Amino acid sequence: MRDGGRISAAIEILADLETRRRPVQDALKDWGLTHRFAGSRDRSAIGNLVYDVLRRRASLGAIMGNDDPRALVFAAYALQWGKGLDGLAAAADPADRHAPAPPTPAEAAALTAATLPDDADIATRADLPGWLVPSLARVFGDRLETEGRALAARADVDLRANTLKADRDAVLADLAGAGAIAATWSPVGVRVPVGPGDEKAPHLVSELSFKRGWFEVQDEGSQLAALVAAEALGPAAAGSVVIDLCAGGGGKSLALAAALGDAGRILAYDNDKRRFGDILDRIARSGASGIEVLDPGRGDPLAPLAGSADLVVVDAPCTGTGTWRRRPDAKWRLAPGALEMRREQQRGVLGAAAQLVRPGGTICYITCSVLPEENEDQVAAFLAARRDFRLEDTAAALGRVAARPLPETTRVPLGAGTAARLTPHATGTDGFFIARLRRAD
Ligand SMILES: C[S@@+](CC[C@H](N)C(=O)[O-])C[C@H]1O[C@@H](n2cnc3c(N)ncnc32)[C@H](O)[C@@H]1O
Repeated sequence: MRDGGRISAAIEILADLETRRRPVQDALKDWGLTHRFAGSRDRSAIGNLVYDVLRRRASLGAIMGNDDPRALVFAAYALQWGKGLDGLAAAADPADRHAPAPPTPAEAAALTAATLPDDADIATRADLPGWLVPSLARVFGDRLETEGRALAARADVDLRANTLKADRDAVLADLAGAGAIAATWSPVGVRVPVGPGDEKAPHLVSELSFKRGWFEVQDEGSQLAALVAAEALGPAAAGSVVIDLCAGGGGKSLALAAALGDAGRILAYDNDKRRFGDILDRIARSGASGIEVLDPGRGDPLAPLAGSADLVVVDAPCTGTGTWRRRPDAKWRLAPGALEMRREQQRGVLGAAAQLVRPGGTICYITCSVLPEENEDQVAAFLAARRDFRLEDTAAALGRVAARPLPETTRVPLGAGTAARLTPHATGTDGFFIARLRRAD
């Protein structure tokens, strides 16, 4: 396919997303199934265009003075991809029957000016949902626009070297051809930068070293969160009992097992067993022997564990606002009701975690959200209700596990302790919030 056909496909997919209001992966997959002539490079270029539009839907629409899919895709191609009006006009070649109609004079004028209206509000400038601006301003203050823009950029591919099977240098050497570099903060992190425009993201899970368990795909922020959790156990980690209460596909369980040198007993639980996905295969590949998956369908597997865990990791269900770079459609689909539902679930899992942790043990509360309602507010409410817990200096713990000193903005003072916050702007990671809560002896 030539670029004209790819542009038309992106327009079609975005229109489909608008009318049927469904996840972008589903729309892209369906398009691929009904257009089998499109090769993998075409599908990936089309996917890039669709995702780039979704990341910056508000600002591109304001630049164009029009937010229909055609205007948005034209803006992404000409401006974000740097093709310019000339490149777009060449792609919209009337001789190519798959190409869109050439830019109209109004579209051409908007693309030439390429500026936001003077009165564009912060939600438009920073590509944020308007209803969340007050919450995000509470967290970011005068950095809101910069943080919003960073949340609207493309994200690199992050890997965690699985130190149970290989060290980071071995992974770096193995993936040198893909452009792998050492991550900035995570001592076990490897980053594979993604290119601009139509460049295809590397398909690293087809590497033999992946199948051998040398690495997992995991955002650097998620790696750091697991390291902060594991650090709570101190040098006496061997034989400790860790409950990964919201284990999902097991990303944190696997990282915890590696961080503990497979010396702890990790119990991976999720109240929805469909969320486990291929967790058993992942555990087998990782070489970890200390992870046990608890089936929520078999009675109450947590009941016998009450008051026994040295560490309970609560990788809480959340709105995922910190992952908007990777899931930009979620940014515009998120509604106040969903935030409220997540808050309710978070209160529930924190309460359950408090039942499981032993006196002197730790809860590590983690979200991949940057909203204070899911982070600071939840921790403050928990501490107000549970006087037997105190917030540790989580930011200092993050500093101890990180490979180099972190920006000051990662430190979130909260009462007598601190939480830690990672963001695409501050740390080049997904947005994460981490708070370590220690139960009194
Ligand atoms: C952020 S995801 C977990 C991601 C996973 N820890 C990882 O690193 O790959 C949150 C998970 O919490 C689970 N969950 C929601 N409410 C729960 C509850 N009350 N008890 C246990 N798990 C719950 C969801 O099913 C979901 O899989």
